[in-house]
Amino acid sequence: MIATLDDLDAAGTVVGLRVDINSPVDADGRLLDDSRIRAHVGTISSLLERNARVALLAHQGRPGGDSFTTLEPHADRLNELLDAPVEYVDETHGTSARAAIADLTDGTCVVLENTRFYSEEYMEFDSADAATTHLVERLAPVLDVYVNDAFAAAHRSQPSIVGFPHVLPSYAGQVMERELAVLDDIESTTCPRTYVLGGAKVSGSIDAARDVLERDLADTVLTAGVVGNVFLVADDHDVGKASTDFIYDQGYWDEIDRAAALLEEYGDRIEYPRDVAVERNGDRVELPVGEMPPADDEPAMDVGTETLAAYEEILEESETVILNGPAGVYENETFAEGTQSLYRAAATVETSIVGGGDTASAMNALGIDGFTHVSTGGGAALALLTGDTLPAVCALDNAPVS
Ligand SMILES: Nc1ncnc2c1ncn2[C@@H]1O[C@H](COP(=O)(O)OP(=O)(O)O)[C@@H](O)[C@H]1O
Ligand SMILES: O=C(OP(=O)(O)O)[C@H](O)COP(=O)(O)O
Repeated sequence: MIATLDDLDAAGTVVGLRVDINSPVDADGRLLDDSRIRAHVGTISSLLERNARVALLAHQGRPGGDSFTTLEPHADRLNELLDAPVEYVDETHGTSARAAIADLTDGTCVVLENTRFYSEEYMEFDSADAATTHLVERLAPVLDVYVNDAFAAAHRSQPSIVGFPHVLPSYAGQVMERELAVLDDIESTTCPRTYVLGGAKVSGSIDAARDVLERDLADTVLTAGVVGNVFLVADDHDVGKASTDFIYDQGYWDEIDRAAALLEEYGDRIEYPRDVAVERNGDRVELPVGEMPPADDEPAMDVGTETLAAYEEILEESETVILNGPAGVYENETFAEGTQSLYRAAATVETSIVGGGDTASAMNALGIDGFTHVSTGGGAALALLTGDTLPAVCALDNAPVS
């Protein structure tokens, strides 16, 4: 049984609070979307209003990636959103980070630097080994308790997720609690149940597709985005050199065979695009599957109108939809059409559960709302829906009680 904030006597307590505020940023590190930051305001405010002293731990991007950057803008945004002072320190567990934590007074908060600036944080450990990493060994002594609200990173066995619960009394935050309550109970939702798997996390989506088809959770799986392109290739359609190279470059070549195996077993319950929108001289040009391949320099950036009509018809008949990932490169207005139409159709379904960092950004950018539950996590939500036990949950479950 996981302890929650209701079980915590917060006043005067130094709380290490892990959040997931990993956000889209521009080339200068400026925030493009603050939904994940806003999602944690409830948990942070609840702790500060109860006079806790909060040290915020979070990651941003992946080492080597474009969005691998400082959390200073995130701290600035939190400072605007909260009714309490928020400090930022450019260290995660060094002398100045620990000093900043020691300087906290009741009802104040400090944002520590990106945990992934420190290499051990990007490795996977079991809880006991994670507790021996530098981050946990240096920070745990200056913390009284640990709270994990980072549902979106709950599928990672990284030190800031699984290490602290090994040594500190630990609690789930409000986001974590809410997400687990909704996503752990998919089986109680009404059928027909449709899963829409788009975006670019092909391996996770194929794992999820297999699981929900095997367990009869999904009546239909609709694929779009890069996932849809992989299913097209798996059924021997030539999506053109640009998209094929992209699949190869992302390391998803083996996923084609896995998608083909799924089509072999469950082809009658899986839909893949009937047409794609390619980029031709900066314009959107739709190509039905029968007219493929596109030219070598024409990537398939979105699903086409015929696909959308077919998918919308299936969604109209659905009682529940679970959706992860955009249908195309929604960041480019010309290719946002598929995502916009698909999300609009999903929002009209009786129970609609959507998840993912980019999914939430796309919803905000395209002005679509009305979903039953918007999860902060993409990979974490898929892992949970795939029947996995999330490492974060396991660690909280086994944490010492105060
Ligand atoms: N056809 C496509 N080609 C290339 N990238 C795509 C395509 N469709 C979607 N994407 C990209 O997928 C990314 C989002 O995928 P993902 O990270 O899986 O979503 P989420 O964060 O919601 O789980 C976006 O950056 C989007 O541009
Ligand atoms: O954005 C995240 O996941 P998501 O894209 O699956 O929603 C989380 O912050 C986890 O990040 P990671 O997938 O780099 O470990």
